[in-house]
Amino acid sequence: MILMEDIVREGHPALRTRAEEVVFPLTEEDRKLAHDLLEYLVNSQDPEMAEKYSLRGGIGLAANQVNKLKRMFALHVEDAKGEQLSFVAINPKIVSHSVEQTYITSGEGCLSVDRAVPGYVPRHARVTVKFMTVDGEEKKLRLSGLPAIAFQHELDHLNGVMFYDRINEKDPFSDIPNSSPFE
Ligand SMILES: O=CN(O)CCNC(=O)c1cccc(Cl)c1Cl
Ligand code: NI
Repeated sequence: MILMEDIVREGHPALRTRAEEVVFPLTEEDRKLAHDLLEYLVNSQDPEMAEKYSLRGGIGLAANQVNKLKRMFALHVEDAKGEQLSFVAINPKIVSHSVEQTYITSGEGCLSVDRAVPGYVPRHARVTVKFMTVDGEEKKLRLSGLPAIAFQHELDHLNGVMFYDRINEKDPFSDIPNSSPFE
């Protein structure tokens, strides 16, 4: 299982490196990585497991964060309707997105960042995404709300982008044009 000690922190080059496309069929190692990424999120959201193993909570986790430069990440997050989204996205792409933007009013956090970085992180409010599943099936999903935001946070990791790269340096809480906040 992935523990906090396996998660690389700011300054580690993997966080600033573009991950490589995953080749199908997956190797056993790729399959284990996909499983372990999702398992971490489930564990981190279980109060007993989180306390037992000192896990910081997460709704997403990208391979770069465990020093694997492969284009895959896991999401384990509830949507606005209380539906549990739980999947591993391989070779993910945003195929289209809304003009409208959104941002989490309390800002974003990252397991690879051991400090609070305040400010609004502008994200597309709605995204249409495509990715491969571990079984080699192509999925196409339309996301909004926290799932949309988390998908973009994770896809950024695969491209070596950190959430704070997107915060307005001059005024971290400046108004985001054409946006509606995510409370
Ligand atoms: O890359 C993933 N992490 O760093 C895991 C910890 N952060 C979160 O779960 C998190 C927290 C707030 C907003 C977003 Cl969008 C995310 Cl993703
Ligand atoms: Ni992160």
